Amino acid sequence: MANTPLLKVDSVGIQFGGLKAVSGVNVELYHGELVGLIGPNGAGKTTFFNLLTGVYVPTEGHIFLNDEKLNGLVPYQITRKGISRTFQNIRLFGDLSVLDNVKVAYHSLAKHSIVSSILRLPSHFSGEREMEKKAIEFLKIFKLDKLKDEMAKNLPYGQQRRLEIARALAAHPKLLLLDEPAAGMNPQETKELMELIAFIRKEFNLTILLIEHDMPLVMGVCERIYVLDHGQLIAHGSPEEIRNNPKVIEAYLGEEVL
Ligand SMILES: Nc1ncnc2c1ncn2[C@@H]1O[C@H](COP(=O)(O)OP(=O)(O)OP(=O)(O)O)[C@@H](O)[C@H]1O
Repeated sequence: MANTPLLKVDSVGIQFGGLKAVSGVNVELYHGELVGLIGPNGAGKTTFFNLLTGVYVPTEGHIFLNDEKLNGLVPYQITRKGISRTFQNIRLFGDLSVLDNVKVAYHSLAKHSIVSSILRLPSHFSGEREMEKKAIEFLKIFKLDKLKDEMAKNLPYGQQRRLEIARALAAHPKLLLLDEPAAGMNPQETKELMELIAFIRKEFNLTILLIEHDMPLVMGVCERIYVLDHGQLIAHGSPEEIRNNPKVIEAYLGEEVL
């Protein structure tokens, strides 16, 4: 573990009217970690992802990626800095092909200019070819290459979830935020997804923050876990520490998830 965190979240919060959806949250993620973010419904997990990705601007605190402050940057700028995400409710371009969904992510990083694209200069075509090649390589990893011409909306649910991760990865993130990636999957699909997440973490040298309601899954794959409740961090530690933490047990009282 390196000494400088990849992501440093310093007393971050956001208020919507009278509601403090996230408040005074401190999180540090180090290169290569796979970390869980858990908490009961409405705890503020997705709002926290929205703060990290520039969807919301924090009303308190600071966010740093590799010591660079992210507050005030808009989502596409944050993607370029190295944070990609998936969504709790899958957000693909349903009427685009599987391949185009991944290529869209490459376009956000494309080096060839708008001028070269409008004028159809050679650099535009070589850029497009290169993008297509890379996009297909990604699809292979996710076993989606044979479906590259299929419309995204026609894929079964589990494959749509995998495609969303492939698209997030295509933006070359340093930090990947996964919002309930296994939601709606059957146990076999979930197992395969977790193996895939472990694989891409190594292969692409990623740091991953994972929101997940499936406790055995989070406890099984994450090295460390942060717990949010009513917008505040109530605990963080190893899966074992979290499982036995009285505050966490109380927050989940009656849910029999731990
Ligand atoms: N744009 C917004 N305006 C007002 N309130 C909001 C907004 N976004 C989120 N909230 C509120 O913030 C709180 C936290 O919601 P959030 O979706 O982050 O929780 P969560 O932990 O992701 O929940 P779940 O596990 O159910 O997805 C909720 O009370 C929610 O209604």
